[in-house]
Amino acid sequence: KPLALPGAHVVVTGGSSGIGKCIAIECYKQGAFITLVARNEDKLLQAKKEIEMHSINDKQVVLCISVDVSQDYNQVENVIKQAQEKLGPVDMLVNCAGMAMSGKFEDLEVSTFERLMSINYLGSVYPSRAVITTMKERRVGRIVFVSSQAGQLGLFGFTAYSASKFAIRGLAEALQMEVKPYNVYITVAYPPDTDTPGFAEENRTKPLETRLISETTSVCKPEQVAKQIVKDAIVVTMGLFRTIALFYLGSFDSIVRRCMMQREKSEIADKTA
Ligand SMILES: NC(=O)C1=CN([C@@H]2O[C@H](COP(=O)(O)OP(=O)(O)OC[C@H]3O[C@@H](n4cnc5c(N)ncnc54)[C@H](OP(=O)(O)O)[C@@H]3O)[C@@H](O)[C@H]2O)C=CC1
Ligand SMILES: CCCCCCCCCCCCCCCC(=O)[C@@H](N)CO
Repeated sequence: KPLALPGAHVVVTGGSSGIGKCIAIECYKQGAFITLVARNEDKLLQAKKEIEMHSINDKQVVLCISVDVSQDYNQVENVIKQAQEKLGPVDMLVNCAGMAMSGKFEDLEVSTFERLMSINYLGSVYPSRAVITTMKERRVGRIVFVSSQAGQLGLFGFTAYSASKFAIRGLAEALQMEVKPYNVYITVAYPPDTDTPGFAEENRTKPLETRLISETTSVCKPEQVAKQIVKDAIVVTMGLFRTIALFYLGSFDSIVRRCMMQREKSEIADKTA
């Protein structure tokens, strides 16, 4: 059943700019309480002001917390704790912090592979790991991962970026199988090129081939991309590929459910013994 956004606590990493900021605005317009997570404090405060202009009641809050989501798990866990103390348990986490860098494989520094994997992949693992236990206990929760079209197709110039965005999909699908019996739903967005500060930055160093491939499709508005992402997160539906895999996933899900029920039964037995 759909998640009710009015009064819900939504945490958006990368919420100070681009797609993340638009996702925060979209949720705020629907009555959510927002925690924005990013590094730069000025950008966070600026975004907070912009989001607050869209309030629909006088109880709504926008909380800002500065942290690098890709560095230290304990730091990220503390940030989530702070957010939960102020605004209650997290109902929805949107992992939108990330960045793109392009270049031919032999021209990219190996440190770029490490950096993109940290920010785009581990930077989604840490916040998710920090919210999942409470979500499972409450039997309420949504986690959104922001991959990319370059997370479905490996494209010229994106050896480092595409890999980091493919990784998100593996994480998300495996995690979904674990948490489905707890009513926690995971969605993955695969946005096309979108007009954001991050996109402008990325375009300054794009190889010609990457640019030409990118120009075969048009650039989207972040408001439009954000709207779709929020909609997909609230009402979870199934894509074509997952429909094909349905038979297998269904039988795996029943294994997971059976194990959960067994475990809960023996926990109750232990407690009463
Ligand atoms: N724009 C596009 O064309 C597309 C973008 N995407 C993906 O969407 C996401 C958002 O992109 P976009 O809106 O363009 O990006 P922007 O660069 O405009 O915004 C990125 C946001 O992430 C934050 N951020 C970056 N690194 C970290 C970090 N280590 N820790 C915490 N926060 C961080 C930034 O704040 P700060 O720097 O202050 O930390 C900022 O709020 C990314 O994951 C991107 O890969 C996917 C497909 C297309
Ligand atoms: C079934 C899949 C459909 C695929 C359609 C073909 C798309 C080809 C062009 C893709 C352009 C690159 C997008 C990367 C966007 C991105 O992540 C960066 N801009 C990040 O900032």
